[in-house]
Amino acid sequence: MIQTRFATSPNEFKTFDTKQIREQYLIPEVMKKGEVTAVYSLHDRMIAMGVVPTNKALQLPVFEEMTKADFFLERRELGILNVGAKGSVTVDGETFTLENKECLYVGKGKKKVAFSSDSADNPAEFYINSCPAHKEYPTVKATLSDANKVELGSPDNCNERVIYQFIHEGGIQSCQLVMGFTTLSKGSIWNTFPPHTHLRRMEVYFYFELPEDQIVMHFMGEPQQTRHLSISNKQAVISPEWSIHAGAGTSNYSFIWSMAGENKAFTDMDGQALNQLR
Ligand SMILES: O=C[C@H](O)[C@@H](O)CC(=O)C(=O)O
Ligand SMILES: [Zn+2]
Repeated sequence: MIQTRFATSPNEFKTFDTKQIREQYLIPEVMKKGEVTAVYSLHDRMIAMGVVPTNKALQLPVFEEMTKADFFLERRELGILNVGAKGSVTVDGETFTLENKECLYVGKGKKKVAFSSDSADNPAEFYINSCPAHKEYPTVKATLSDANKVELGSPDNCNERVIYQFIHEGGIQSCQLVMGFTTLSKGSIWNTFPPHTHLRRMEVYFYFELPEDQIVMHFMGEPQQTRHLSISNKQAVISPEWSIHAGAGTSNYSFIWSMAGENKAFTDMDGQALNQLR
């Protein structure tokens, strides 16, 4: 099953109450044991998925009603980040082992993708983003040491963090997809602050490594029309092209970010001055 979320405009966003904001943008349950979950956003046709294999392998579905394709990757590409225990992904017969926080890019044209966990009791949790693709790029695995590390923020501003870029202009090649994760230092709680928009790309955040009893207040909307959502561990949030996407947690945490759209330029962001936010 795949759930479709239509694209939204800033004008309707202004009128949404809390429930409508959550229904439109929050993906409350990404990781379900023994299942594949999927949300298809009409913002740049990004799909966000969770795959948690237990005692048997799970296949990448086709979602025929949305993609009208014979196989998922017929006109798509995807990036996988494992946020659980050790598991593996088999792509047309070739098996890649993924430890926690390791990444796999699978390009257009691959027909069979299967996921499995080493231990059913302590399963792998594969977080996946997929967007349309028109050219085949090689399947590439990346470990943490392969990632491009960008250190940002400071303890004084409670936003000291490290960005790990996996699929990006200078790393694993893709058509549209840009993907990696960010980890906040202990005592730092603000991500992506000062915030930005990028009308050229939509973005999805998947929060993880957040203690179960803690939350992130995630901010979205046009910079002068912001709203917030309360987000728990292993929940994702869709950010339209016109929206800021930033959060403040009641503890430190990590989040996977993933983008698709007009370009893949990570630094192509329109930064917003803090004192201009409303
Ligand atoms: O467009 C880039 C994305 O919003 C994130 O990569 C930003 C981020 O991880 C951070 O500042 O902490
Ligand atoms: Zn961004």
